[in-house]
Order: sequence, then C-alpha cells, then structure tokens
Amino acid sequence: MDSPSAMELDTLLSSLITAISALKTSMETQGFPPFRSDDLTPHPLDAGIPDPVSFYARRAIVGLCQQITILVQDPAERSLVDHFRFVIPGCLAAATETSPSIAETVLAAGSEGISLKEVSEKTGVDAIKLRSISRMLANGGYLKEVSVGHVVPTRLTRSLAPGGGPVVEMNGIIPGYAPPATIVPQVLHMPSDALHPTAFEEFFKTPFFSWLENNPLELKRFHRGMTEIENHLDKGILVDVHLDDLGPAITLVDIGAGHGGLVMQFLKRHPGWKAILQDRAEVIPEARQFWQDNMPEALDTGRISFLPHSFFEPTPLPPAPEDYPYVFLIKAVLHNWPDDTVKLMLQNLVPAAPPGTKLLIVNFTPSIPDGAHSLTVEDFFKKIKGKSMREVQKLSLPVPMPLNVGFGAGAEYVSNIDVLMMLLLNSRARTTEDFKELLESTSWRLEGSTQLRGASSVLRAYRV
Ligand SMILES: C[S@@+](CC[C@H](N)C(=O)[O-])C[C@H]1O[C@@H](n2cnc3c(N)ncnc32)[C@H](O)[C@@H]1O
Repeated sequence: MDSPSAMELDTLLSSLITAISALKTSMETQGFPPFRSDDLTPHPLDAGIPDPVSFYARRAIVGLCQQITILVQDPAERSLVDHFRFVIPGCLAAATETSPSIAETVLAAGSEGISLKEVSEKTGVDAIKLRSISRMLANGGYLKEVSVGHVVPTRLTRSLAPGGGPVVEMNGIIPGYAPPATIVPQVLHMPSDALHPTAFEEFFKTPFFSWLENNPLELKRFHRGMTEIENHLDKGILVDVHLDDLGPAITLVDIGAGHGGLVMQFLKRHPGWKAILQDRAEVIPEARQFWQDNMPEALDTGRISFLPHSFFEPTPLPPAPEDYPYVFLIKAVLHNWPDDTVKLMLQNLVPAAPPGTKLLIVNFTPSIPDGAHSLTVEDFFKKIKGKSMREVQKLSLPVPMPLNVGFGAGAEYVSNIDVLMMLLLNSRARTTEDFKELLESTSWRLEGSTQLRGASSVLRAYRV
C-alpha cells in the first residue's frame, strides 16, 4: 500500500500532468508554438491577454511545481535556500545596471552565445564577480551556461534587457525598498497604522514617499516601473472588468485617479457615462493634458471633469443629479495606506453617497482559503474549457485541489506586494475578508468580488 506521502506526490504529479495538458491543448488550438527555453522571440502568451485556460493552467503549473519542490526537498536545505534569497535581487540588479548591461550583452549574442570573458570586457563587470552572478542568473533561468564560461540567452533574458519588463526599472529603487526588510524583527511589535513609523521610516528616518520625492532619479524609475507592472501584470483589468449593469448613465468618480487611463477606456465603451477624476491638485494639470492628448472630445462635451481634492478630507461633491448617479472607483490606491487611513478615505465619500451608491475597488487581492469542496484540477479545467473569461468569472470556482490557497506560488507576486506594502507604508494587500470589515465599519457593504486575469481583483460594494 502507498504511504500517505507517496500518495500526496502522486496527486501532485497527476494534477501537474492535467494542467500541462490543458495548457498544451489550448496553445495548439490557438496555433501558438510550444514554449522553448532557447526561444528569444516573445511568445504570444507573454503578450496580450491569455485565454482563461492558459492563464489558469500556467498558474496551476507554477503552484504545483512549487508544492512538489517543498514536499520532496530537505526542509533545512529549503529554508536555508529561502534565507539566502536576498542575493537574487542583487544579481538581477547586476544584470541590468551597467551600460551595456549583462542581460543586453548576452541577448545581443543570440543563440551562439558569448564567453563570460567577453561579457566582462563589454560591461566592465569584474570577471570573477561576473562568474558568480551569471551562475545565479543561470539557476533562475535568465541565461544558460552551455560550456565552462560560455553562456547563451534564454527566453527569460529579454525580461532583464531594456524594454523587457518592470524589473529593469524597479531594480533602480532596490536601495530604497530592500533595506527596510533587514530590520523587520525590530518593528514586529509596532502597530501597523498611520500613527506609527514604518520599517522604511525606522531605517531611513523619512517616510517612503518623501524619500522618493527627494530622489528624483528613483522617482522617475518608480513611475516607469509602475506603468510597466500594470502593462505586464494587470493586462486583464480593462478586458475583464464588466460594468454594463451599472446602467447607461452614471457619473464615475475616480478617487486618486492619476491620469484616469481606465476611466478613459470606460467612457469610450459607454457613451452615456460621465466621469470626475479626483486627485491631488498637483496631479490635475498632467491628467487634463492626458485627456487633451487622447480624448479631447470628452473635455469639449464636459463628459470628463477634474476635482483637485485630498481624499483625507470629506468629499466636496454636491449630490449627484438623479439621472447620473455617482459610482465611486478606487483603483490601485488603497494598498498604499494603513487600515485607519483607508477607513477615513471610505468615510469621506459618504456625504456624496446616498444609500445604494456603488463603490468599485480595483486592487491586488490575496486569496483566502475556500470553504470545503472537492473540485480537483481535472474538474477545474473540464469546467472552464472553451469558456470566455466572463463565463469563468460567473462560475466562481474555488482554487482546485490539491493547490494551495490562491494557486500558491502561481500568484506569488501578490504576496510579495503584501509584504512590501507592510515594509514601506504600514499597509498590506487586502483580502475580500479584510475589505468586508473595513467597508462595514464605514457605512459600506461588500457585494462581491471578481477575479481578473492579472494580479488584481475588482470588489463591488454599496452604501447601506
Ligand atoms: C498608485 S497611484 C494610482 C493612480 C490611478 N488610480 C491608477 O490606477 O493608475 C495613487 C494615486 O493616489 C493619489 N493620491 C495620493 N495622495 C492623495 C490624496 N491625499 N488625495 C487624493 N489623491 C491622492 C496619487 O497622486 C496617485 O495618483
């Protein structure tokens, strides 16, 4: 008879085979080429929005592979490997920061590859350091050492080369966001609220956003990195958020709107809608210019207007016209603030929100454990096969067994952001349960949440 641990491994393996075969079938149906680690051209699944089966199959494969790793590896070795993970960002920064960078030099060499000696000459990186760094990069799949001292690029090398993804820009601000992690034990007992210093403040003696404002170079890279993250990890927001049921005539009020790029897409999709973009006064001229450049007719017809106002103060909005009720939208803002501040922000909308007013929150949302269920990976892929994302959203399926909560490592990025927000801002990535509590304490009720193909979800609430 199988021992219990052998059975667990068997279940993981058969689930993995199911997920891989779902991915392969989906790719073949769409005429996509197979993945190849030496393919230097972007794969169609890495660009655009993947179909639902491919999206979930990739998540399941990553999650299951990690579960297999942690099941079979010596726990002491596993934890020691995790302990040393802080060396990885250093190597990623090393691969991107010189000019030319290690990554672009290896990528430019093409499939023939290049000797580390040549990479060292071209980039100016010390040959001995380069060897260690490149071996670490090879462990992560960012390049491959095919013979001693000779490396070839892989399909991941591009992600570290200029224009390849968010990491190239984000590496620039490591000196800001990595050091606070070193003092976590010293801040563990401090409350995570607006009244107490963050790990960042304990380390740098200044709040994170002030530090950014005082470091214009980092600030520039931070904003570029944010845009890249949205382009790469939250591609699903526009296509997967469906708001038709809100009615043909509403006034969307975007709180902390930035330029209001998503609102612009919504106004294009819903010709009867108007919108108000609220942000700090200094952001409004840029936002107005963005609309002037991209949708000037919305300015001319008054469909878009701007409200310079801090969300820390009660809204100055007059009651909405009856035929154009307000629908509030808060996108990619709340994860920057601790709970007490978020409560204040939600409370500040109430004066302009008669009972029934809708509120949409688009944010990173870590999963919570599903209730008891028996849905397996095999059932999951059978149920979503051939379905559109909208149909999949309506099925509201739990994460299939034996995957860990939220597909585990399949959605690891959200856990990274959760901890980063703790370190920098005494905040967190909030689950639906967290939001339920915050909303209920501020005259709102959570109606439900919808998963998107990306790192975010959309939560719907209404004013009670
Ligand atoms: C991470 S950005 C998100 C922008 C936009 N919602 C998006 O998804 O692209 C956070 C936004 O909050 C705004 N913000 C920060 N403090 C604010 C305040 N006190 N009142 C209003 N907006 C504020 C910032 O100016 C910025 O536009």
